[in-house]
Amino acid sequence: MTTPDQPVPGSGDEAVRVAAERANTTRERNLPQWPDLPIDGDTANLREGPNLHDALLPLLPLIGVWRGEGEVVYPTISDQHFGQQIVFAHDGRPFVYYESRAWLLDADGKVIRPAAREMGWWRPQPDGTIELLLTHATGVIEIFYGESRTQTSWELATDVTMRTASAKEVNGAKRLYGLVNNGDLAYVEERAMVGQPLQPHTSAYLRRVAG
Ligand code: HEM
Repeated sequence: MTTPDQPVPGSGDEAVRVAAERANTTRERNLPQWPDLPIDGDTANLREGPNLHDALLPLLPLIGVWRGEGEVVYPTISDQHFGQQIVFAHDGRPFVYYESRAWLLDADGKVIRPAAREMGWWRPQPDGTIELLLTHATGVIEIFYGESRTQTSWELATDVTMRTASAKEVNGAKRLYGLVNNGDLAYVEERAMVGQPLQPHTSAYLRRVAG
């Protein structure tokens, strides 16, 4: 028998309790700040810094720093695990600063080496379209268009992919992000590259570590 203050493990009550407990630690955390910067710095914590611009309400649940693990697959490579940190931050203006760093993990969860890095800008528009500009450290730049599918899921696909002379052949991508299990972040990305049609390349599950 359970009493109200002893939630059943795995139940909704338990998930809400775990989420609330995590919020206790993440609510105090933010990106490192420059106190002497003469303008508003980026904040990944809605409790600190400038107010979120109304145009960013469709992306509000994403603001924060997220960390977790995922899988990378493609027919031309061998499957691997990776760790990842994603930042969604803002400076009060109607765009979101976005940054992701990943690292490969061995079977024991130990870091093998740093992997993909990308950064960019999410620009929600009045008609509900989300414009996303991404720059990859591998010489690829992309423009995505997308939209919210629900209040907690977002789907985007590339309109333009360009690459430097030295970059690998990357032709396009599709991404689906969603909040799951009371506030964790999950995403899947499909990519068309190195002569292959659009198909899964990465997916990950991340927990909020700040904001
Ligand atoms: C979390 C993000 C990502 C991780 C962890 C990841 C990881 C990997 C790994 C481990 C490989 C095998 C080769 C190697 O060891 O470097 C690979 C290949 C590749 N990835 Fe990713 N990747 C990520 C995102 C991306 C993105 C965003 C792009 C495109 C902009 C991309 C494009 C490629 C390409 C073109 C290859 C080479 C495939 C081949 O030559 O057969 N990856 N990736």
